Amino acid sequence: MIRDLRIAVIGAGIMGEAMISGMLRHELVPPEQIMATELRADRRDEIAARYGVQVTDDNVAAVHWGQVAVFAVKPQTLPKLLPELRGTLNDGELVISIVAGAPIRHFAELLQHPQIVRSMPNTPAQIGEGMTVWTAADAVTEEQRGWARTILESFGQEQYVDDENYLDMATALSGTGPAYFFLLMEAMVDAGVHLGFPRYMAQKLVLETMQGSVLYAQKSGKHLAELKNGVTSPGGTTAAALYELERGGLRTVLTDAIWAAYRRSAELGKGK
Ligand SMILES: NC(=O)C1=CN([C@@H]2O[C@H](COP(=O)(O)OP(=O)(O)OC[C@H]3O[C@@H](n4cnc5c(N)ncnc54)[C@H](OP(=O)(O)O)[C@@H]3O)[C@@H](O)[C@H]2O)C=CC1
Ligand SMILES: O=C(O)[C@@H]1CCC=N1
Repeated sequence: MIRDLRIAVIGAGIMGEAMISGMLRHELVPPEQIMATELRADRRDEIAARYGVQVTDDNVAAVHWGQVAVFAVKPQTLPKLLPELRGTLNDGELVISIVAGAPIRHFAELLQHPQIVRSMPNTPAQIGEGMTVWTAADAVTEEQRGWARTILESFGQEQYVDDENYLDMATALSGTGPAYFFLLMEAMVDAGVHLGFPRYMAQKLVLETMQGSVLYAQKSGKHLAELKNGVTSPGGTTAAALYELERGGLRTVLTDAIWAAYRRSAELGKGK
């Protein structure tokens, strides 16, 4: 029955496009049942040409047309956008937000509409490998929860949580998380070049090592400390490297960074 849904995507930037792409790849709905909104004409043309979906710069018309309205604009856009949309949602329309920090009550109050799903995906969604954490307001029906799950899993894995507090945490850990890994990999590639590898070779070694380590952790099911110990020979190279990482405070720096992202998510929710 999701094949009959009309889905409005408000803001077709990086994440809006990832969601459109995932929904179409899984043939959840035909392209004409998606309407993407964008203020820039060149971006609208790009999205229409790439996916065959409807495009408009009229958010009111799109939200009124849709049975699901996905909000994929920046947090700073909401204070102006949501009051403009007040009263335009249909009865029974489901709102799905991916906006960092924005609480459910913020949408419910400004839109005067109760059926809100708040979610936090991440950029690997662009290749269908995202990780999305989501929760739903009490007013969201079982059928609507089914729609939300189907949409969110079209671009990766989804995890439902029954407490909205997890959303700011997920924003800091998995929503922002790809940036931590990209920075780490970039630093390792640079270190490889510093050692004397050609960059392409250093990049291959680092990316394959990252991928192999993730798959090994998933498939073995072993504790991460046990996997680390398995690399660490007595008096060997890994012990020497781990000593320097601990001395440099890697764990503390990472933890501080994740707390900073968490605090920033909460601040965004307060309009700061
Ligand atoms: N990037 C990420 O890793 C993640 C982002 N998010 C959340 O997703 C949301 C979108 O992020 P992201 O895709 O990265 O950002 P983008 O800037 O790529 O996307 C936002 C899009 O919305 C457009 N836009 C701006 N104002 C309006 C408006 N009034 N009506 C319609 N469209 C508008 C922008 O156009 P223009 O460029 O012309 O301004 C842009 O194309 C944010 O709230 C972010 O917190 C969630 C998870 C991960
Ligand atoms: O940096 C941000 O605010 C967004 C939210 C999660 C990832 N990127």
